[in-house]
Amino acid sequence: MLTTHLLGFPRIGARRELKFAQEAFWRNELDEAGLAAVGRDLRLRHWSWQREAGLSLVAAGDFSYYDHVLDTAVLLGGLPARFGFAPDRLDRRQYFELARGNAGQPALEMTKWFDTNYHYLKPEFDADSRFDGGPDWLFDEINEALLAGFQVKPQLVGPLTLLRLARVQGIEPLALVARLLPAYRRVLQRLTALGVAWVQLDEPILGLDLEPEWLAAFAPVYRELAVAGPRILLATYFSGVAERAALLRELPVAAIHLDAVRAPEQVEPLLGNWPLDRVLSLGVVDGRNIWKTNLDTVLDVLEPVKRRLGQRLWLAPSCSLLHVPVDLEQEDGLEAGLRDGLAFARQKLSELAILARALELGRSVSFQALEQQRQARARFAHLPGRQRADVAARLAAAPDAGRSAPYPVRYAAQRARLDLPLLPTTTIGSFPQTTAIRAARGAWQRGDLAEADYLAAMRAEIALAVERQEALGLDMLVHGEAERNDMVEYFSSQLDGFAATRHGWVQSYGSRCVKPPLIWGDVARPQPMTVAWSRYAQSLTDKPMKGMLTGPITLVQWSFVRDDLPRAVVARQIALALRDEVADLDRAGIAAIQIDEPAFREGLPLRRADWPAYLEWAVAAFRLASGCADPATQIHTHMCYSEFEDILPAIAALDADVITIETARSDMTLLDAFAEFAYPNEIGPGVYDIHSPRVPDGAEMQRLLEKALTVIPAERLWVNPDCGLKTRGWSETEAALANMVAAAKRLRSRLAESRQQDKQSVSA
Ligand SMILES: CN1c2c(nc(N)[nH]c2=O)NC[C@@H]1CNc1ccc(C(=O)N[C@@H](CCC(=O)N[C@@H](CCC(=O)N[C@@H](CCC(=O)O)C(=O)O)C(=O)O)C(=O)O)cc1
Ligand SMILES: N[C@@H](CCS)C(=O)O
Ligand SMILES: [Zn+2]
Repeated sequence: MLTTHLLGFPRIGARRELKFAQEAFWRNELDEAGLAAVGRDLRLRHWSWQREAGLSLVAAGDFSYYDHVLDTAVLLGGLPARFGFAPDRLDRRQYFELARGNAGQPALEMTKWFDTNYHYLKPEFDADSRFDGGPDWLFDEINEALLAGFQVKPQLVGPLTLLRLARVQGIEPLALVARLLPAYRRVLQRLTALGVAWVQLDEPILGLDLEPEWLAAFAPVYRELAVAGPRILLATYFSGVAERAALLRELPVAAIHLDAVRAPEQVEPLLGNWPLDRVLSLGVVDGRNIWKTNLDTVLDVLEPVKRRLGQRLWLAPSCSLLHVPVDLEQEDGLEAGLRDGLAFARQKLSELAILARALELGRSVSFQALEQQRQARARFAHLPGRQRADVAARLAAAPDAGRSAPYPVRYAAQRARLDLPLLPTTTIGSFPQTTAIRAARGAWQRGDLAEADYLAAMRAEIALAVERQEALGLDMLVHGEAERNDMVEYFSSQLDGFAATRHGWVQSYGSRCVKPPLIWGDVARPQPMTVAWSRYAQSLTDKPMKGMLTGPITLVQWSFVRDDLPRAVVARQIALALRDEVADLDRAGIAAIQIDEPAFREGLPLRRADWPAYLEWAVAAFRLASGCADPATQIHTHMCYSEFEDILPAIAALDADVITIETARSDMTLLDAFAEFAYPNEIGPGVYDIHSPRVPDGAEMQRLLEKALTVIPAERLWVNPDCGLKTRGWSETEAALANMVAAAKRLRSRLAESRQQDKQSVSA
C-alpha cells in the first residue's frame, strides 16, 4: 500500500487536556510526573488514532509542552545564556521559564508562525551560542512509541528554518550553520541508533522570498545531514517552491513534501524532472481548513502521479494538523447538513487512508467510501444559506467609497464633539476576563444560569470596568468586553453564515486556545450585535465610550473560511454586515468606534508578489465597514503584531482616524517608519507590554512617550497600552493604568508650559 503519513497532529487533546495540565502545573497543583502522564496519554491516543486510520508512519516530535520551535532549540542545546540554564540538565520548570519568563528574565519573544494564528517562541542565538545537546526528551518519546509498537517518523524544525526564525544577535545567522550542523548530526545519529528509518526536517522558509545566500545554504547543509542519519524527508508547506526546482533536485534528501493544497500548480513542473531515487510526498488534504476533501478531484491529480512514481508517491495532509481542531466526533451541536461538510484532524487521517486505497486498488474498490464522501459534500453544498440572493444583491450594489469627508475636516469635527485633552488616554478594549466572568458564561451555556441573570452579571462587570476607568482618570473609555468569549467567536455567533463549534479548539500559543468559527454560508447581520452593550456602557459615564468591533480581515483570518468563494468576497460580505453595525452605533450616539484588525498583517501572503492583490481587497473591506460613519464620529483601529513597516501606505489607506499599535516591546522603533512615511492621522503607540503581569513604572512610559513625541506631533498622539487586557488580572491592570495616566498628565502639563513659554516669547 502507498505510504501515508502526517506532518504533525494537534497536541492539546480533544478536550484541551494539555491546557488544563499545563496550567495546573504552573499553579503547582500538578507535579512533573502528573504532567508527563497527561503528555504520554495524549501521545499514545494520537498515535493509536493514526494507526487505526491505517497510516504507515506515525508522527513524533510534533507533541510539545509549549512550542515545537523552542523544542528543537532545546534538543540541540541552543538556550539563551541569560537564563543561566545548563542545556543538558534542563528540567520542565526551566523549560516553561524559557517560554513564560521568570522573576529575572523576560520570556523568549513570541511571534506568529508564518501566516497562521499559531505563535512560536523565537530562539535566541548569538556569537557565543553553543549547540552541545539538550535533554533526551525527544529520544524518550521515540522509545515510548517504539515500545508501544508504532512505526515512528520523528520531526524537527530544519536548521535553516530554525536560524531564519531565531533572533540572532552579534553574528550573521548563516555563520552559525557550522556550529548547528554537528548538533543536528548527533541527533540524527541517535535516531539511527534507535532504529528510526525516516526523519522529517521542516523547512517551510523554502516557500518565502529568500536572499541568494540563504538559498545557496541549502545544498551544503543537506549534503552534511544526509550522510549519517535516517533518510530525510524535507517538508515544505504554506506556499509553492516550484521556482526552486533546480535547488530541490540538487538536495541529497530521500523525500520532499510539497503543499499541494496551497500551491497545487507546483506539482506538475516539479514532477517533470523528479529524480528517480526520490520520494514525493504530496500534501493533498488541507491542514489549514476543516472542509471535507473533494476526493474525486484529488484522485484526478494523483492517479497520473502514481503511474509515474509508483510507491515513491506518499500521501499526507498539506501541513501539520496543528491548525485544525482534533475530532469532529464530539461535535454534537452542529446541524447535520453542516457536519456533512466537515473533517477535523482525526477525520483527515481517514481521508488519507481512503485516497491511498483508491490509488492502490482502484476507485471501484473504494466506491462506497468515495460515494459517501461525494454525497455528504453535495448535501453540504446545497445547504440553505450557502448562497443568498439578498447578500449577492447587496454586495453588487455596495459603495466603493470611504468616509464622506477628508481627515482634516473629520479631525476638527471630532475634536469639537469629543472635548479630549492633549495626549488622550484610552485602552484597547478588553479588561480582565476573570474566572467569575467565564464561570458565569459557562453556567449560562450549560443551562445552569438563566439568561437574564447572565446578562445582569455582565452588565455589573461593565459597570465595574467603567467605574474603575473613571477612577483612573482615563479620557476615552471602553466597556471592557466582559460579554465576549473571544473577539472573533463573539461576532460569529451573531452573524448568519457563521457557525461555532463546541469543542473545536486550536492552540494559539502555550496553553491558550481559540475556537475558530466556521464561515460556511453567505454572511449577513440579522440584528444589531453590540449596540445595546455600548449604549448601556455610555449611559454610565459622561466620558466618550468607544464602540468595539472586530474588523472584516480579522474575522476572515481567524475563522475557517469556505473554500468555494474568494476570501475577498467573504471579507466584503462581512464588511457590509459590520457597516450596518457602525451605522447603528453611530445612530445610538456612540462618538468613537474601534474596528480591531490585529490580523491585518498576518493575512499578508507569504510571497511579496502576492501582497498588492491582498492589500487592495483588505483595505477596501475595512473602508467599506467604516466608511458610513459620520465625519464627527471617530473611527479607531487597532493592530498588534506590528511588523508593518512595509505596508504603511495600505495602513494609511484604511483612513482610520486613530490607529493604536503595539510598540512598547520594540521601544517605539516602529514609529520611525510612521514618521518617515509621514503617516497623516492619529496614532496611539502602545506604552506598555500587556503580555506580562509586570507593572511598568510611569517614568518608563513617560520616556517612551517622549520618544514618540520626537516623531509624532502632540496633537496626533494618543496614550494607551499595546493591546487588550483580557489575559491580565485587575490589580496589575489598575496599577499599570494609573502609572500610564500619571505619565500622560505629567507630559501634558509640560507641553502646556512650554507652549505657554513659546507664546510669551512670540508676543514679546
Ligand atoms: C488577541 N489574540 C487572539 C487571537 N485569536 C483569536 N481568535 N482571539 C484572540 O483574542 N490570536 C492572537 C492573539 C493571542 N491569542 C490568544 C488566544 C487565546 C487567548 C485565550 O485567552 N483563550 C482562552 C479561551 C477564550 C475563550 O474562548 N473563552 C471562553 C470559554 C472559556 C472556557 O474555557 N470555558 C470552560 C468552562 C468555564 C467554566 O464553566 O467555568 C470550558 O468551556 O470548558 C469564554 O470566555 O467563555 C483560553 O483559555 O485558552 C488569548 C490570546
Ligand atoms: N479589542 C481587543 C483587541 C485585541 S487584539 C482587546 O482589547 O482584547
Ligand atoms: Zn491587540
